[in-house]
Amino acid sequence: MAGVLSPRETGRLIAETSKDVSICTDGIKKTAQVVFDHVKKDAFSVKSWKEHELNPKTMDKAAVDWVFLADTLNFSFYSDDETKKYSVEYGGKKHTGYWSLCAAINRALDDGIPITDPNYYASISQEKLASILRSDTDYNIPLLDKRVEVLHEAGSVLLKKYDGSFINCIKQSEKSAQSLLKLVVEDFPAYRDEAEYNGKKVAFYKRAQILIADVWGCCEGQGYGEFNDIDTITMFADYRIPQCLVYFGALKYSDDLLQTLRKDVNIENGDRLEMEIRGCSIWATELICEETKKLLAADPQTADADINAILVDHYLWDYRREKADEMRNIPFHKTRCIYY
Ligand SMILES: Nc1nc2c(c(CN[C@H]3C=C[C@H](O)[C@@H]3O)cn2[C@@H]2O[C@H](COP(=O)(O)O)[C@@H](O)[C@H]2O)c(=O)[nH]1
Repeated sequence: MAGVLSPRETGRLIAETSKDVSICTDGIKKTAQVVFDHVKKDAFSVKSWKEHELNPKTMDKAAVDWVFLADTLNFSFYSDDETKKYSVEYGGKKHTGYWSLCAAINRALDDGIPITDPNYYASISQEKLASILRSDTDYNIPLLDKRVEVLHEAGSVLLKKYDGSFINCIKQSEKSAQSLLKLVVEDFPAYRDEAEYNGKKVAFYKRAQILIADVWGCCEGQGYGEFNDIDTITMFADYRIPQCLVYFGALKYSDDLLQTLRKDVNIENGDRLEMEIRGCSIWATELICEETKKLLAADPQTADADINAILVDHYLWDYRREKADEMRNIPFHKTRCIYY
């Protein structure tokens, strides 16, 4: 990480110099009001992570191993052909996108396959992974070959350096999210989500940060999930939150960018447009979080409620899922890569 801007500073830099993506103060305030209303109504907190039916319900090593596997594969679920979707049925429900991955992991575990054990996935064959992640439609998970590669890499590093479990990475980080972030991006190259912007080395670290956030959420901020600097983690620069931020008017795309996105072309990872979307999303979420904190502090009923960029992100991500139909006219950027 030496000489690389942190995700927060990356967001600030890109927001200051971006040409095709701008941050709108009215939209920031509007989004903060929506987040504030939700926190006030539903007591949204670190405990909300577990309410998702597919997420682990324990707070032990098995749950952390599950989170590490899921976030090692947590990228690129969108279809090239919008009429088809990668989908996995589990618990009587059809799951799509990211949730299909979770459903497939749980399906494998139910079938007695030790998919969360690095002794198993460090040498898994492409055929075996294809079977484990198989879709219930004729559209399979994208980038299967890359998924095998990242599992081999992650599994062998865990076995060689961390006695076969991510809990030992957590222990070594001594309750510091930033130390854990540094460890993950240094030792697990597939998490090294970096680029160059206007001659500067920048970092988005989407999967490394969501990995830490998911451990925090899964363990409700205790035990393996106890981090004294968790609020320094930024939102996770994926391809869904930007859609939501545009929907709320917090982000505005130039006509040129909208036209490009509507052509449904793949934008390369590291392209200026892709970095402007991701960087401005990080900075807009930081601003929304600050605004939400002010609203919470000003209301006696919520004066002691906690909020951070992780919780704002999760709320917006879940919101986008629920309102997918309302947002279908807002294009998302398609960047086929292993980073998000
Ligand atoms: N920024 C952000 N990106 C997130 C998530 C999650 C899942 N988190 C869940 C777990 C607990 C929380 O409460 C969330 O419910 C997945 N992704 C990313 O989205 C994309 C997949 O989208 P779709 O094709 O629609 O499934 C893909 O890039 C994936 O990496 C998040 O939380 N934040």
